Order: sequence, then structure tokens, then C-alpha cells
Amino acid sequence: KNSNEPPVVFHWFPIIGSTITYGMDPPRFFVENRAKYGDVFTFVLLGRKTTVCLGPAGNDFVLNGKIRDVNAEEIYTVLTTPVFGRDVVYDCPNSKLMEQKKFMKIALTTEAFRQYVPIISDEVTSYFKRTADFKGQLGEVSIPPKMAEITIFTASHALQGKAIRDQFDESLAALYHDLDMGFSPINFTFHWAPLPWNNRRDHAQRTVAKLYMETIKRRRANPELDAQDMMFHLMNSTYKNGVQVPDHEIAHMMIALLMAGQHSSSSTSSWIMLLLASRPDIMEDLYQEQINALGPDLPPLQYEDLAKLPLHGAIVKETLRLHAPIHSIMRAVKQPLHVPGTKFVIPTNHVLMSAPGVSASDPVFFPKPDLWDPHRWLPDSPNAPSLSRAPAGEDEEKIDYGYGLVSKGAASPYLPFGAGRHRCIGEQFANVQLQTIIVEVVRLFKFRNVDSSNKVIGTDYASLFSRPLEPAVIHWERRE
Ligand code: HEM
Ligand SMILES: N#Cc1ccc(COc2ccc(/C=C/c3ccc(C(F)(F)[C@](O)(Cn4cnnn4)c4ccc(F)cc4F)nc3)cc2)cc1
Repeated sequence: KNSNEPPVVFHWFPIIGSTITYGMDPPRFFVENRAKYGDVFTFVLLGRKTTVCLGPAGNDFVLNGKIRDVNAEEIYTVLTTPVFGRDVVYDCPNSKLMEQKKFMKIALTTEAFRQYVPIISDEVTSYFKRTADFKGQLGEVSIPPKMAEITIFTASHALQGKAIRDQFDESLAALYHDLDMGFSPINFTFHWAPLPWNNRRDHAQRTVAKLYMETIKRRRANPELDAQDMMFHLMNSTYKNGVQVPDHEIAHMMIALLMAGQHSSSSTSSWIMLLLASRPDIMEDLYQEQINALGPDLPPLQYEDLAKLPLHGAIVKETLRLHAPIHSIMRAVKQPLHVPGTKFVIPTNHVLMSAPGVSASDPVFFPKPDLWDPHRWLPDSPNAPSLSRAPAGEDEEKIDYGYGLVSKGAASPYLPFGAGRHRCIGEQFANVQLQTIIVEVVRLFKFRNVDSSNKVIGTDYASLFSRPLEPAVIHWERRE
């Protein structure tokens, strides 16, 4: 054991190591061990030495790591490739992923969002009209399953096109569920195991991919001129080496986007509804904001209206500060890595881990960090973030990895969408989708907790994306 490795978190057993304490509550695990060992420490996760680098400097070190030093696909491919399919995302060289992200971004333009807002609005309003759980004047309902349905309908219709969305009413929903069973942290380790759900996952992946490829052939035969959806753009994309994107890669990228959009948005939208139920006063502020900005008759929502609703935007921002769906970002170490400002050198048998959420709830940057206070993101708030401590210069700098300029600023304490080469390309879509859902829900209902308290339910960290524990019941009442 050479002396310049980071301190190791005390654990009783090898292999198991700290897996259970980490897996049960990662944020608590990070904060408790940061107090003991500082911003850089190693723990054993399912037999793997995992070195965490916390704080804005840690976020920068991991997320802006050079490609020769850190590698994402080696860690993630065992989890994602069986679900998405081959030759895309983490089953190809990073340079190919960068081109695939460029292609995906082409369908995520403001022009596309103009089309998506009415689509999302209609899916939300028609959902609440037809679902049994919201019949009558008032009632109680566990909200996460409802938000999972709303997000799959809104994301699939906007991003995948009406043909795919309509298949979610029957066959595709069951297939999606089987695919989803394979998207679990257990598969980080036991991906090879012929577990029953892995067989169902593989069958579902092949079936869904086939369904997409048939749709691609049909659309190529008679192109729907107006559809600017993701499939249309991927069908007209060509790699730098001149190769047109093959049909199976289009199908597999569509699955990847479906999984990304679904899990992140359904978790975040569930949190938003639960937090609004804990603060009915804020839900009224939202209704008032719409009336002040759009007029008392509340006309059908358009993309341009979202810019006039800053509190709606702050709801998403503040929810992601406390409930980012991805709590741990991991990289393989490709060569011994010196941690700047320390004597530590991280060896290549370690996995590197970033947890941006730790600095997002650090009192140094966010006064009363554990308080869900969307107003903190608006002017003149007492709890305004003091992001000025993060070196502003870096935030200004932008860099292009091949899919457009991204802010180099990984030294920021607020990174729910990551940073650097692997940064999210779905941020704008997620904001449009989530804010549109909030606008429509606020127009239809008033929420409160069943016991009228300000309590918020705990977090389930057992699945790949952190999400609310279930059942998470709220009381709803139809607005007159
Ligand atoms: C609230 C919503 C979302 C959150 C919080 C989120 C978060 C993230 C984070 C933290 C990363 C970086 C992962 C890493 O560095 O290992 C990421 C990457 C990515 N996300 Fe999202 N995401 C969201 C929605 C979406 C949506 C809607 C899409 C697609 C339409 C999407 C597609 C992607 C893609 C393609 C990457 C790139 C992965 C890579 O380059 O390795 N995400 N996202
Ligand atoms: N015992 C025990 C025990 C042990 C440990 C634990 C918990 O330990 C951990 C540790 C790490 C993690 C990491 C989460 C993680 C990483 C990558 C991805 C992803 F790749 F999939 C994604 O980024 C997702 N994404 C992006 N944007 N929106 N979605 C993505 C990218 C591109 C793409 F096209 C499609 C995508 F969808 N997803 C999730 C989760 C849990 C529990 C129990």
C-alpha cells in the first residue's frame, strides 16, 4: 500500500466493504466521510476500490478529466449496452459518442421545442381527463406512478414521434417495463448473470429495436414532411467518416434517449409534485405567476411563454439541487492520477466517483441548504446561492467536445446535468417538459399533504436513479 493513496473508509468485510452504508444513503455516506477524511477518500463498493472526489474542485477533477486519464464507457457499458443495444453510447469509442450526441442535439432546438410544448400540454391534460385516479372533485393518490405515465407519454410523443407514442398504450408499455428491469445497479456487477429479468431485458431490447427499425423503414418509404422529431433527424445524420447512421444504431439511440428522458424526468416530476404538496403556498404563487404573465383567461401554453414564468423555472432548478436523479458519476482510472493540491495519486485499479449533489447542499454555497426554496433562484432572495466562491473565470470558459459548446465550469457547486465531455444534452428538453407539466398541473389542481404538513417523503437510492420512496400519497383538489 503506497503512502500517497487516499484514506480508506473503515469497513469490516472485504468485497462488501461499505456497499450497504453507501447504497442505502449515498449523500449521507459522502457527508459523514467527508467530515472524517476530507474531500478525497476511497471506499469499497462491491469489491471495487472507489475514490470519491468531492466539492467543486472534485467535480472539476472528475468531470473535466482528460480522456487519457478517465474513462466512462468501461464502467457504464455493462449496464447500458444490454438495455440500449450495441454500437451506441458506451458500446463505441468516445469519439463516436460525441458525434451521436451532436446528432441527438439537432432535434433539441428551440424550433423543435415550439412544436413540443403543445404536444406535452395536450398529453398532460388528456391524461388527467381519462385516468381513473383523478375523477371527481378531490381525492388522494400516490403520485410517482402517475408521473411515470405522464413522462413516458410526453417524452415518447415529443421525442420519438406519434407512431411510437401510440404504441405505449399497449404492447410497448410491457416491453418497456421488461427493458427497464435491466436498468438496475445490480447489473453493474452481476450483468453476466443469467438472471430471469436479464433474459426478459434481452428479449425486450431486441423486440423494441425491431419495432423502431420497422418504423424507420416505413418513414423512409413515405417521409412525414412535418415531423421534426428525433427519429427524423437521426435518419438524416452522417458520421464524419461519411458513413450514414445505420438503422440499428438509430433504433438503439432512440432506446437510449427514451431511457434517459424517462427515468430522469419521471423522478424529477414526482419530486416536484410532492414538494408542491408540501408547500401549497408556492403552488398558489405559480398560479398567480401564470395569471400575471399570461392573463386571467390562461391561454393555451406556448414555448415563448416559459420565459415569462421564472418561478416555474426556479421550481425545476431547486428540485434538481436537492433531488438530482444521478447521485454518483463514475469513471475508470486509465493511468495513475495525481489529485491537484494533494499528495494523493489514484492508481488504475480504482474507480473514480463524483457526487456533485454534495456541493449543491453545502451551506458554504447555499444558505439553509436543506430548505427547498425555489425563490432562492430569483432576485432579492435572502437564501440566494453564493456561487461567487467558485472561480467565476472557469465558468465563462466554454469548450466543444464535438457536440457543441459546453461551459467548462465543472468547478461549480451546482451540476445536476454533469459537466465536461459527458455533459447532458437533455437539459433544455427536460426543462421544457417539466415546466410545461407544472403549468398544466397548476391550472388543474391544488395539492397538499394528506396530513396538511410540510413533510417530504424520503429518497429511494436502491435503483439507478434516486427517486421518492413509494407509496408517496398526496391530496388533490380540482381548481374550480
Ligand atoms: C432532469 C433531467 C436530467 C438530468 C438531471 C440528467 C443528468 C445527466 C447527467 C448528470 C449526465 C452526465 C453523466 C456522466 O457524466 O456520467 C447526463 C448525461 C447525458 N444525458 Fe442526461 N439528464 C437529464 C435528462 C436527459 C434527457 C431528457 C436526455 C435525452 C433527451 C438525456 C440524455 C443524456 C445524454 C445523451 C448524456 C451523455 C452521456 C455521456 O456523454 O456519457 N438526459 N445527464
Ligand atoms: N448493494 C448495493 C447498491 C450499490 C450501489 C447502489 C447505487 O449505486 C449507484 C452508483 C452509480 C449510479 C450511476 C447512475 C447512472 C449512470 C449512468 C446512467 C446512464 F448512462 F444510463 C445515463 O447517463 C442516464 N441519464 C443521463 N441523462 N438522463 N439519464 C445515460 C447516458 C446516455 C444516454 F444516452 C442514456 C442514458 F440513460 N444512468 C445512471 C447509480 C447508482 C445501490 C445499491
